[in-house]
Amino acid sequence: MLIENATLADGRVRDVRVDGDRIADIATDLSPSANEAVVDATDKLLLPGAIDAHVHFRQPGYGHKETWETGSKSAAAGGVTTVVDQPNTSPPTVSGDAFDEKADFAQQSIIDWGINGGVTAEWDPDSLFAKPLFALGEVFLADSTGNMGIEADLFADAVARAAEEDVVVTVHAEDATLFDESAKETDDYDAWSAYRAAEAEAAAVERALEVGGDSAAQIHIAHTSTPEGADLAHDAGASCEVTPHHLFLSREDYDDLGTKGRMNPPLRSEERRAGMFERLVDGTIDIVATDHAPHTAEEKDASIWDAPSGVPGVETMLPLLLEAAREDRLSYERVRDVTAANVAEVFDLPQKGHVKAGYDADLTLVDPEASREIRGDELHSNCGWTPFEGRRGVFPELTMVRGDVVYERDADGTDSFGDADGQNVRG
Ligand SMILES: NC(=O)N[C@@H](CC(=O)O)C(=O)O
Ligand SMILES: [Zn+2]
Ligand SMILES: [Zn+2]
Repeated sequence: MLIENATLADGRVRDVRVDGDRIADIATDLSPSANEAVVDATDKLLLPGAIDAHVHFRQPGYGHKETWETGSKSAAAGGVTTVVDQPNTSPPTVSGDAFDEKADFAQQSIIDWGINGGVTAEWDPDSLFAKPLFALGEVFLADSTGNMGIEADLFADAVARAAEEDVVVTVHAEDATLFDESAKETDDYDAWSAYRAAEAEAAAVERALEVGGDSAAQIHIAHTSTPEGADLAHDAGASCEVTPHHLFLSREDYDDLGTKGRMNPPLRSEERRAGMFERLVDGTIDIVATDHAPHTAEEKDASIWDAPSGVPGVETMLPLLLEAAREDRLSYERVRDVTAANVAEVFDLPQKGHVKAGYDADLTLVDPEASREIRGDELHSNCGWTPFEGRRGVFPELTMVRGDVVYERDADGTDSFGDADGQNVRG
């Protein structure tokens, strides 16, 4: 296939030839050979497919919230070509057998994938590390969905073992001893943010970095929600994520969101949100990952203390960032780096994350001016809603994984999807 006249993130206009799984050639003057399919990409932006290092696709156990089929379609329609699934499924992914059970479900994925191993008191590290794991994590320092919070000693043992195995450890960093119990006196939505206080994140990030330093493990802090947490990670030489919801939503949005704004770590003040966006732009924060954590609207329809934590996001990450780039709030190169190149570097994916000859042809094509309103009922997740309802996004029109078109939106807005040919990126 020849993609003609594509604009790359740095503004260069190039022809891109895809041959089999790989990008074969990038130049200014390629002409189609006989029978070669041609995509006219004039005035379109060609980006490396996004690598979302943090999703919860819910199978095994909770297919009513999301399945690998619906989750991967939602990802593809949002320009995401690789996802990494987290361990709080049923059974939790804490043994070799549980890994295999999840990998069977992942055969339904239309995009590439990785599976993280989790840590609980019942985990079986020997059988788990024998599998082609993506990383260890998210390791829960406090309870979240699935109640997989662990004790300090077990965390230290798990980090030491991961260092021996040369596997990255991703950490859900909140310290439950610093949660503000007095916040429980009201049923206001905002009480969730008051309860899971910002200080609880910084304290847990510090502990994770200390434990990581002791055993020379590679620590990656998942979903940092505070400038304090991100700065601690960055200054210690660790990598960290931010989610789209911590970049684009704050405590001021609870009035609109209700319990749909409940997640862990919680939404923060408008000032902290702006601080996270600044750190995304200036390079303090390495990557954006969605923490795509779907629950049904019915499940979310409860009091702030009873509703499950988590919001979907895999389909809207790149569209929201591209909208911010369209408004000149960050550069297209930065969008490319935080969604693809940096993720490939942090997690050692040498074939992915770049529009360059020799790399996997994981690509997404967008009209950078085609901004539209985000509507939950037009998205492809099983959960059917989005916390970004009514905001604007720039959605892809074509997504490709290793040279196969997995998503295409035609001129009248009809979506089509590819087959379930996704592969484990750890082989
Ligand atoms: N973020 C959330 O609020 N929920 C996640 C779990 C997690 O990432 O902590 C979920 O799986 O529902
Ligand atoms: Zn988490
Ligand atoms: Zn998560």
